This record gives sequence, C-alpha cells and structure tokens, in this order.
Amino acid sequence: MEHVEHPRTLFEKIWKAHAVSEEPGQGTLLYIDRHLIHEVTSPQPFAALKAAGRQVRHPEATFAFIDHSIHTTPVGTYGKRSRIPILDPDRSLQVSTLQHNAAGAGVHFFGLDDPRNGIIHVAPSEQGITLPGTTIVCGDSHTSTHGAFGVLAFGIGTSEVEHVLATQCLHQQRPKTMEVRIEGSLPRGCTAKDLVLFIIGQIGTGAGTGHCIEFTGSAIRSLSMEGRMTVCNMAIEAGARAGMIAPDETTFAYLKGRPFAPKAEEWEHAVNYWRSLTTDPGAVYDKVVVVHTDDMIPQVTWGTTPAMVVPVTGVVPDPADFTDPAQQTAMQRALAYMDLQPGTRIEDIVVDCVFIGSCTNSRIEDLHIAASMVKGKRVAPSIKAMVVPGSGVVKQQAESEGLDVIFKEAGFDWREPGCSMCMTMNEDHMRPGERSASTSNRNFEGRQGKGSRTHLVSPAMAAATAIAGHFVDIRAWE
Ligand SMILES: CC(C)[C@H](C(=O)O)[C@@H](O)C(=O)O
Ligand code: SF4
Repeated sequence: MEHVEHPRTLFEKIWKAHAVSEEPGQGTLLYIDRHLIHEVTSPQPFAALKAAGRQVRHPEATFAFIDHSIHTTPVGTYGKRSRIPILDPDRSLQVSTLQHNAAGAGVHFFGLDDPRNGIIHVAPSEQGITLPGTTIVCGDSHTSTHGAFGVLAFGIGTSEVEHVLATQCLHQQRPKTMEVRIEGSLPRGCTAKDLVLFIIGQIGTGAGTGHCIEFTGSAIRSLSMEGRMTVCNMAIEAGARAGMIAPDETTFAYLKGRPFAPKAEEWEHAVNYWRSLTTDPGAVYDKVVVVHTDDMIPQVTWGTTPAMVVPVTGVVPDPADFTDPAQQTAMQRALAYMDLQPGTRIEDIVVDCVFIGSCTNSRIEDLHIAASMVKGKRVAPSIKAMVVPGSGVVKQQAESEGLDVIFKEAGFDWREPGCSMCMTMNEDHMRPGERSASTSNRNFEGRQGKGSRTHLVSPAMAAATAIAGHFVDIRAWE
C-alpha cells in the first residue's frame, strides 16, 4: 500500500527534522543548528561550563555579538575607536567577558569595531547566518525575529544557554501551533510595524501563549524580509514562544550571496529543500485566527502593553466603556502611568523624545522610510530625536546613500549601532516623566528609563512625530 504522509505545518516539519529523541510525555531533545550569544546572558553560562570542566561543543555553530550594554554615541569611525569606553563596571565586564569567552572557545565573534556587529536580531540575517529550516536559539526573548526566514527560533534562559553551549541540543516541550492569517493588504501609511501592533491589539498579549505562530496570508507574502522580521520580532509580545513565516522567493533573493549562506551547488540544493518548507494544504493548526487589515490605520500605543493600541486618528480609550473589571483596572493603571486622560485625541499627544532603532525597526528599509519623511524638514525644537542603526552594515549602507546627512540636517542624532534606548541597559534613556515615540517593541513601565512613557509606533510615524512634535496622521504627510 502506498504510504501517505499526513499534511504537516511548517513548524512540524522543522521540529521533526531536529528531534533527536521524542518520547510521549517526556518532551523532545532538539538539535540546535545555530546558537546566538550576547554579552548580557552569556557570561554566567560560560562560567558554569568552565566550572563543570566542559567545552563549547560546536564553536562553529555559535555566534557572538555585542549590543545591549554599549554606548551608541559616536567618537570616531571604524578602524579608529568608534565607541566611548563603558564606565559602568558591570557593563564593561559583560563586554570584556564575552570577548574573552568567545576567543577562548573559538566561536564566531563580531567585535565592536567590526561593521558586521549589531543587534543580535539584526546582524545575523545580514551575514546569512539565519537560514530557512534551521533551529536558532539565543538567550534573548526577541529571537523569534529570525522566524521570518522559516526558522524555528526562540529565546532561552541562561541554564538553557549553558546546555546548548555544552551539547548543541535543548530539551523542549513541543509548543502548540497557531496560524495568524492576515487577509487584506497594507493600507496607505501602514507598514509591517502597524500590522503587528494591529494584530496584537486584536488578539491580545496572551493569545499566543504556549504556541508557535505561523503568519500567513497575502499581506505577509507582500512584505520584504525587513518587514517580516518586524512582524516575527513582536510575536513574543503576543505571548508566543516563536513566530515564523514560510520562506519564498523573497527569502531566497535576500539570502543569496550572503557570507554564511550556502554557495554554488549547495545553494541550489538548499533552495530546493527550502521550497518544501511550507504548510501542506489540509494541515491542521491547534488554533487559527484571522485578521482583516483593509480598514487598518497607522497605529500608536497609548498604554503599557503593546496591545493597548489605537489608530492615530483615534482617542485614548475610556475604561468605563469596557465591562471586564480586570481590564478596567489595567487600563486605569496604564492611564495613570502614561499621564493620559480618556478621550484625548492621539494626534494631540506631544512627545519629548523620538527613538528610531531597536531589533524591531532599525534595518535599512526602516531608515529609508524615516529619511523620506524628514528630508528637508526640521525636528521640532522641544524634541530630542535619535536614529540608531541596527548594525554596522545598516550604518554603512545608510551613510553610503547619504541618509545620515538627511537625518543630521533635520536635527536627529546619528548613532553607532546597538540596542540603545530600547531598554535601559546603556547610557541612552529618558528621564522620569518624559514621553517618547519609539520604534521598539516594548512599552512596559520603566522600559526606556525610570518613570518614562513609551508610545510604540512605526518608523514613519516616529519620523513624522519628530518633525510635528506630536503624533500625526501620516497618510496625509507631504
Ligand atoms: C537583555 C535581554 C535578556 C532581554 C530579552 O530577553 O529580551 C532584552 O533584549 C529585552 O529586549 O528585554
Ligand atoms: S533592541 Fe531591544 S528588544 Fe531588541 S534585543 Fe536589544 S534590548 Fe532586546
């Protein structure tokens, strides 16, 4: 009798291909193709490894970047010193420890003066390290970003980092699968960032809990790789373990010729295999949600979770309009923290600070959009605005195209790559009570500085807000 394979989801295909052993009720031992490490979550696992007398099992599959703890204020150019020395002893130690550990173990290392360095969820794909059908882990929650290439990519804890360093494997409970199907296209003024905020606004921050999300639908297909990374980056903010998008011609075109991507005949073999990485017709997900985007308007968060989001043409919502007491309490608390009144027009909210950067939105496409919005204009006098490219590669490309000049002439700070003001692990942060328009992914209390208030937006919205001084309906921007 002919053997008929049951239809499988993309997730199931990658999971199965990496399961070293799988016992019912016991979880799965997964093989990890690539392990990304950064200075914040790797020192402890390396120390534990050393104490146990063990070595890094696969240094060639381990890639180290420096991003969270570093200054982004420039002092020079590549080749000379490009960074201000870190005065904080703990942060300085994190960086020197990673340098030392990476050299000792012989892992791939992208140092501070190496233009290939950058945010751990921006730089690896530029180098072709992020390849379809692989498993990628990192001690960092936004590892889901790499899922944009049809990768099973997820964040892990420090003891798991140690386990992967030692064995290149990881013990995991199999997540459930969830399809988020996006029907419709991206309306005027909307980008991948608006799309993912809109999705989270619809499904909530807990919708993906215990699941690996696959984003499907025509809106996803039409996104560039940069846009797909923005969407998968925030899958974690919908509670998901991972987010992924099936690879296609856009993916292959992006990867071709990248330093760590397969070459020549191997490339052909790889692409043939990658073409099989789609969810089979008839495959069943544990959960499916459908989001319609035709009426979508550029999005702005008003509260302290990414799901507290409204269209820029809207108003700050009123807890009294909601029936769930828990939701009302959460909204009241968010309103108090954000110092906002229900009914305030979003376009009337004035900001102090604009941050264009982070692993959500610091890629070249993001900078193209932002630069096109600010060209020939001036940042509002009361606003401090900065652009922080996600990697040295992004920075170099932007500079070769003159984007840095456009930003600087408009009054933006043009920075060295890093996580910067996405979170308070370096010198870039806001003062208490200050309000930002930020292209990052988290607006939790204190995220950009103690007492600071964050509104998550797209790069286009952030750029326009810097010029106008308040949020604006960018659909009419000229
Ligand atoms: C510092 C790191 C562990 C953290 C994370 O896991 O995501 C950070 O990158 C963040 O965005 O909050
Ligand atoms: S840019 Fe922000 S979200 Fe991304 S890894 Fe750095 S701190 Fe985390």
